[in-house]
Amino acid sequence: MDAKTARIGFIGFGNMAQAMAKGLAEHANVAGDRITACAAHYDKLQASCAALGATPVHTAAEVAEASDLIIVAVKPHMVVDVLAPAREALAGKAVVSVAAGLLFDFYDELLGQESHHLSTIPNTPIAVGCGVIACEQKHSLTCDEWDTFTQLFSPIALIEPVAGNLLSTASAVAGCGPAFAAMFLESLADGAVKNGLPRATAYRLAAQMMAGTAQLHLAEGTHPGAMKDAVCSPGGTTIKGVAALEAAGLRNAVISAVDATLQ
Ligand SMILES: NC(=O)C1=CN([C@@H]2O[C@H](COP(=O)(O)OP(=O)(O)OC[C@H]3O[C@@H](n4cnc5c(N)ncnc54)[C@H](O)[C@@H]3O)[C@@H](O)[C@H]2O)C=CC1
Ligand SMILES: O=C(O)[C@@H]1CCC=N1
Repeated sequence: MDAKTARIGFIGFGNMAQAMAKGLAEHANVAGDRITACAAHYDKLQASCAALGATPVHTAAEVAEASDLIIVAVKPHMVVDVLAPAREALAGKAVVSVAAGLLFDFYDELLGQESHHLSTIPNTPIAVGCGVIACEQKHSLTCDEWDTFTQLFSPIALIEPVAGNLLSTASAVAGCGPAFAAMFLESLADGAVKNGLPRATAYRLAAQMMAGTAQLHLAEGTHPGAMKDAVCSPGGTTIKGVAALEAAGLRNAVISAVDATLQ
């Protein structure tokens, strides 16, 4: 399978699948006509496919037949029922799951030990080419399929293999994280609006600040504590804000959020 020509299918075309398809089409040079998808509501699917030049079909089996690499992107509790009628069509194809909590052994049992599958957790920023895909280390893709998968997705996501027992924890950070980060972004803007800044300006400043802070860490590998210290002038304004966040229990709230996702 060649990454330049591989046909990509999505079984389920909701938030996560569309973010991946958009990232591929707009940031990884994957022509829309290489993408096929099915979903529960065909009218809605037609509209979302049209936006990317992708092809809508009615069933999971049709997606499998039209594709070389198939992304399973329905809710975890639906995977068994949705894939059962497509089992034959999926045989010998590369199946990549994004369903939370469904690991290697689950797919080996569902699709058979001869099947080629990989369990992952992506995140929504992949839509703009800044995503993460955490992957279970254990998989049954062929070397060629794995190479194609990484060539397709590494332009738009950090691909991070982790042990199966840590995929849920990686998911808490990378998969759920965009929701937590968006709450921080919104809260920071609320604070600014409370003090008179227009809402749109507040979001623009907060978003660029968060992107820049993350870039600084990724580029220089500086410890987050040192990055915080570099902003806190003695007796200055930032340390007063830091103290307020600590008093409100920010660190414990975030640790508890990670714990909560794993319950
Ligand atoms: N939303 C996110 O940020 C992330 C989601 N995931 C995983 O992605 C998967 C999808 O989640 P979302 O996109 O958020 O959900 P969603 O509700 O937006 O999308 C689910 C899709 O499945 C389709 N569907 C439902 N029944 C179907 C059927 N019988 N046949 C074919 N398609 C059917 C729906 O029409 C919809 O397109 C889940 O397994 C979730 O764990 C993983 C990482 C992050
Ligand atoms: O909320 C969820 O279950 C999925 C998994 C990671 C992000 N969204």
